Amino acid sequence: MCENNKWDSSQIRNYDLDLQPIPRLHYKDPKVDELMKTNQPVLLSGSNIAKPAVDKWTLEYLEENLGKCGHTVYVSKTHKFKYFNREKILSKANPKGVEFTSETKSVEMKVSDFMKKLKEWKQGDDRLYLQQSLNSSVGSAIVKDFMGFEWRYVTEKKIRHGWGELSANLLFIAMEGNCTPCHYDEQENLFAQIKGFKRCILFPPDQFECLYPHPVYHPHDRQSMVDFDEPDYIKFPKFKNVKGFETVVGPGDVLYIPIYWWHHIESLLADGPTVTVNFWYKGGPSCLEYPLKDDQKVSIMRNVEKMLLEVLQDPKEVGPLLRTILLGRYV
Ligand SMILES: CC1(C)c2ccccc2-c2ccc(C[C@@H](CC(=O)O)C(=O)C(=O)O)cc21
Ligand SMILES: [Zn+2]
Repeated sequence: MCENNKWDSSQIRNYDLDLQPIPRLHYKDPKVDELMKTNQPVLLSGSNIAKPAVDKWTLEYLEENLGKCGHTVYVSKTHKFKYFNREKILSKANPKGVEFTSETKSVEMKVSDFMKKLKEWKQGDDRLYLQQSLNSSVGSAIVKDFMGFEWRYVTEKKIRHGWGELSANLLFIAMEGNCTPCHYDEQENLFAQIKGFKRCILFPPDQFECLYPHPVYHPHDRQSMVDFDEPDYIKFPKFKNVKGFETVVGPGDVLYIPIYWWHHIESLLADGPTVTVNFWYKGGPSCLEYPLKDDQKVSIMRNVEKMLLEVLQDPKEVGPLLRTILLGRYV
C-alpha cells in the first residue's frame, strides 16, 4: 500500500477484506469520464479543484478564519463516528419511539476550543470530529478561497454525468485515527482531501446483502450493522464474502464516490489531524432502463421498506409480511 513513502501500512487499521485498488488517474484523463459514466469510483490526481485550500488551509489558518460562530463537533468515546439521525427516533414509522442510543453525540464548539482540544488530546480522551458547511457563516478569507476552487471542472462533470444540484460543500476536520464506519449516501460525492491522509474503503451497491444496513426507519439508516473491528459472522455471515475497493487519498487528491456506493473512511493513525472538503450532488433523474442498475434496486428496496412501515406502523410486522409474500412463492 505504501506509494509515496509518506505513510506506511502500520497507520491503517487491519480488516480481513478482499479489496482491489481504486484506479488513480490524472483528472484530465478521458478515462475519468468512462468510469464516472458507469458509476465507478476513481481517484483524480493533479487537479486544482480545491487548490486554494490545499495551499492555504493549515489548522492555524482555519482557526483564524473559520468564523466566530459555533461549529458542529461530533464527540465519540471510540474511534468510530457512526451517523445517527435523531429525526428517525419518533418518526411515524417508529411510533413507540423504540429506545435508541447513539455512541456519537454532537455539540456546538468554538473553533478555538476545538483546536485547543486537538492539541491537548491523548489516548483515552473522547475523540472529536468537526463538520462545517462552507457557506456564508464562515470567514471572508475562507469564502474567497472557496470561490477560487476549480468550479469549471466540477460543473462540467455535473452536467456531463447528469448529476443533480450541488447540495452541500462540507468541511471536515478529524483527529488522527478517526473512523467513519461503512455507510452509503444518496448523493454523488467529489471528496477533496486537503490535509493529511485518509484511507477509503468502498463497496458497490450490489454488496447490499453482505453489508446488512440498519432498517430504513432506524436512526442508523444507510449505515452497515457490521462492526468492521469485530465482525459478527454469525449474525452477518455474508460479510465474509464482501468484495470492495480501496485507496488512500492525500492532499490534492479528489476521490469520486458514486451515489449509493458504500464507503468506510479513516484518518491515518499517528499522522495528525486531517482536513477534507466534500462536494455532495443530488442524484440526477434516473429513467427505468432494463436491466435496472444496482443503485436503482437499492432505491426500490428503500421505497418498499418505507411503504410497508408507513402502512404496517409496527416494524416487527414487516418481516412476517415479507416472509408470507416470499416463502413458497418467490423463493
Ligand atoms: C463522521 C461525520 C463527521 C458525521 C457525524 C455525524 C453525522 C454525519 C457525519 C459525517 C458525514 C460525512 C463525513 C465525511 C465523509 C466521511 C469521512 O471523511 O470521515 C463521508 O462519509 C462523505 O463525504 O460522504 C463525515 C461525517
Ligand atoms: Zn458518506
